[in-house]
Amino acid sequence: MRDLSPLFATDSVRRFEADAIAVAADEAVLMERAGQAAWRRALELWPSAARLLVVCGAGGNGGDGFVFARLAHESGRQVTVVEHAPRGIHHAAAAAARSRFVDAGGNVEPWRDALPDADLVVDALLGIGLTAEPRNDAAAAISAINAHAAPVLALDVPSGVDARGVPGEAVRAQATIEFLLPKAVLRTGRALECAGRLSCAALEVTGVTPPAPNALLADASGLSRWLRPRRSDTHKGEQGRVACVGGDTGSAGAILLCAEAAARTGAGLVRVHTRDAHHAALLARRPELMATPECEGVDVDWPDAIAIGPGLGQGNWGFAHLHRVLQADIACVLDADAVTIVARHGFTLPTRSVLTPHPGEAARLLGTTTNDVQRDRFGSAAAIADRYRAVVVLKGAGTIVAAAGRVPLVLDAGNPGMATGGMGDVLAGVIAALMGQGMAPFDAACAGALLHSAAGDAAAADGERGLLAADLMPQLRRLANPA
Ligand SMILES: NC(=O)C1=CN([C@@H]2O[C@H](COP(=O)(O)OP(=O)(O)OC[C@H]3O[C@@H](n4cnc5c(N)ncnc54)[C@H](OP(=O)(O)O)[C@@H]3O)[C@@H](O)[C@H]2O)[C@@H](O)CC1
Ligand SMILES: Nc1ncnc2c1ncn2[C@@H]1O[C@H](COP(=O)(O)OP(=O)(O)O)[C@@H](O)[C@H]1O
Ligand SMILES: [K+]
Repeated sequence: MRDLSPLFATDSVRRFEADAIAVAADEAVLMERAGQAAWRRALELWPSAARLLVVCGAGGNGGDGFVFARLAHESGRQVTVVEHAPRGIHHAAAAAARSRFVDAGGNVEPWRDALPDADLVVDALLGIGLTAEPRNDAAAAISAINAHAAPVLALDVPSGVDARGVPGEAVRAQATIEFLLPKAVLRTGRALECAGRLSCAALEVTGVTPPAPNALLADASGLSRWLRPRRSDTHKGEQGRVACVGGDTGSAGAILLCAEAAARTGAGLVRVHTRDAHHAALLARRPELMATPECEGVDVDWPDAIAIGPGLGQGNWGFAHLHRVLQADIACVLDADAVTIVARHGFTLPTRSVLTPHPGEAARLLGTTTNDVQRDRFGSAAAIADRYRAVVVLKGAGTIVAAAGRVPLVLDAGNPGMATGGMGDVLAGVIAALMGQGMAPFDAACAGALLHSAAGDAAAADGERGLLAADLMPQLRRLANPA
């Protein structure tokens, strides 16, 4: 069983950096090592790049760029540094690194609205010192890097990413080499897209205790941490009775996908509460499911866990079902329309609740905009967990699972092929099935979100475009039984 990898917030990296400077090595030494590690990475990824363009800012990040430029120059490459430092360089180690590059015969040109030709662009404009949206001139330099035909290697972070995410213009790199510690912010949302292939250079810092992680990164290899083989003497009553509630007129598919996913994730029995008119189609596709006549309503005493929301609608029918479910003290997953109704009416949730909002639904839960949610995905997930006292799965690239008092999990799994109708319905069924099998809400949310994304990746082996939610079913079954 591989462990989950620790990730860090930018201020933790800063503190670690300060400790490293105090105990292990001075700033210039760390900068030299950062430049060396970046140069090695460039050689690894683009060994034949002969003309290198390094865009350096005025701070420590620019200093790393000057070290890189010197090493590339000394190796015989054609190197141009474009310097973007409207107020001059007032970082001592960076100024020293610049001088060494110039003394070695290096060429520095000031930023003038355009960038010269090159085979590789190195982005050393802004690092973790960015505290607000890049100013006009810096934003123009970022745009010029993005418009350049050559691939981009970003140093530490793609310029324009700050401690919470991407406030404005940001470099879109093919690869990013981080320094000292891997950063949580680069594993989710738009920053993930900007970073490209990530690697981290620890800069040989020893004897300094790393901070406590701010998040944990999970990939498909982590599934066996949660999913164990079934006991040989088990029976269906022990594997969870799961009720799936939703599928108002016109949305039968949503609750079918949810219910089938629960069954494929090992729920012992799955009962569907949907419109009577949907029963025939539902049972024709999956005879293992049970369908309750509408007139009976939801029997909240029967299930071990409920998934409510897929196709539920926001009319009287959906509202009444949700209202009934929220009266009971039952483990439940609230998805889609259930999330929106909760946001609108401010309902108190049962103690064992998992909310699975996509960024738009998360914005409703917080009374803010989707942009604001995406601007700070970790902060938004934590705020929802806090406000609704629930486990939260904030969906989208770099899905985050958060709960009060827990280190959040971020997924290194999932793909853009999953941006298609019905994928979220599957997720709700998966998590409910795991809660039905006895997992605590946070564990079920972590394992379920990971299982779902890993199944999406396996199903996307034939291509991301055209991937359907139902394609996940056989993969869910396979991955729910790790060796
Ligand atoms: N210390 C160490 O041990 C090590 C540090 N390392 C490296 O140092 C990096 C951190 O260096 P840092 O702290 O100097 O910050 P950094 O990211 O270069 O940015 C500062 C510059 O940004 C500018 N700027 C800020 N806001 C802006 C805005 N809104 N819009 C536009 N510009 C803005 C600001 O400009 P100014 O306001 O000064 O004109 C200033 O010049 C770190 O990421 C890593 O790469 C490695 O060498 C490993 C060892
Ligand atoms: N670009 C992406 N990268 C990774 N996962 C994605 C991406 N786009 C969507 N997904 C995943 O697919 C699912 C989509 O859920 P949702 O938006 O609720 O769909 P629906 O409402 O159609 O069922 C979520 O689990 C989400 O994390
Ligand atoms: K950078």
